[in-house]
Amino acid sequence: MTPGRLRLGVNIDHVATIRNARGGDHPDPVRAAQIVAACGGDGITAHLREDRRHIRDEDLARIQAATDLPLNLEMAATDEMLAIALRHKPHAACIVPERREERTTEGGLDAAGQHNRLVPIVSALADAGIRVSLFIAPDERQIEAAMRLRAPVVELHTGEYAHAEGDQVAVELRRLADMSALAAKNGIEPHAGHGLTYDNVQPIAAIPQLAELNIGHYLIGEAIFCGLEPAVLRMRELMDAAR
Ligand SMILES: CC(=O)[C@@H](O)[C@H](O)COP(=O)(O)O
Ligand SMILES: NCC(=O)COP(=O)(O)O
Repeated sequence: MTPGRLRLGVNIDHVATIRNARGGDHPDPVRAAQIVAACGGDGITAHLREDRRHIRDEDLARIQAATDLPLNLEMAATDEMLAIALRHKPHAACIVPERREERTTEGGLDAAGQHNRLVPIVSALADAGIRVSLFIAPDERQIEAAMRLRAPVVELHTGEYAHAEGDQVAVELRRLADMSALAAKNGIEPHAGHGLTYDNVQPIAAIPQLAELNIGHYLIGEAIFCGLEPAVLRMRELMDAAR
């Protein structure tokens, strides 16, 4: 299989984290979205958390108005988030697990265990023309659950890979490669993200079935030192070189 161009979605949540630290409106995640659009990013990802610790409701419409890039809204499977997604109609909605007290999204969505809860949410999003993605661990049971839910996209959680050490890195990479292949074989477009950096992105970018990576925290951190545009361009360069 000849891999196509891998899309880069930039998660701008942590621009909002810095903004919110002082309660004002600087730095504005909208400005980050515009820079990503200007330097060839393929999409914007934003996670509207239940506790609004970074992205806030009003940011969504502002991001959508400010760029033509597709917005991938990360959301928990709640009635509140569903109503917000239906109001804003982002290009894509990625359903993520969420626990209020967690520091970050610690694992994948239990699409298998929450099938009944997810059915009406996935179908309401799909009926509204929103591309549904499920943020799942690279696990066969979860891919099968995504198939039963008729999700067109899964985003494989790369956190375990990003945190692995020694021999475990290859084990996690194999799992991501196998589950990307399984998803693609069953007509689901595989994406990946979480914890990706300049140092660990290339083996992931080399997985031929992957269509998109979503990367945020590291890029925003690097942007502090070199600027957002150079950070995005460097990531793009590494991804292209790996294909
Ligand atoms: C789902 C995911 O991986 C991202 O949305 C990430 O979670 C954003 O950062 P926080 O986890 O810090 O909210
Ligand atoms: N879904 C993963 C994402 O959007 C970015 O995760 P991270 O790079 O901020 O860890």
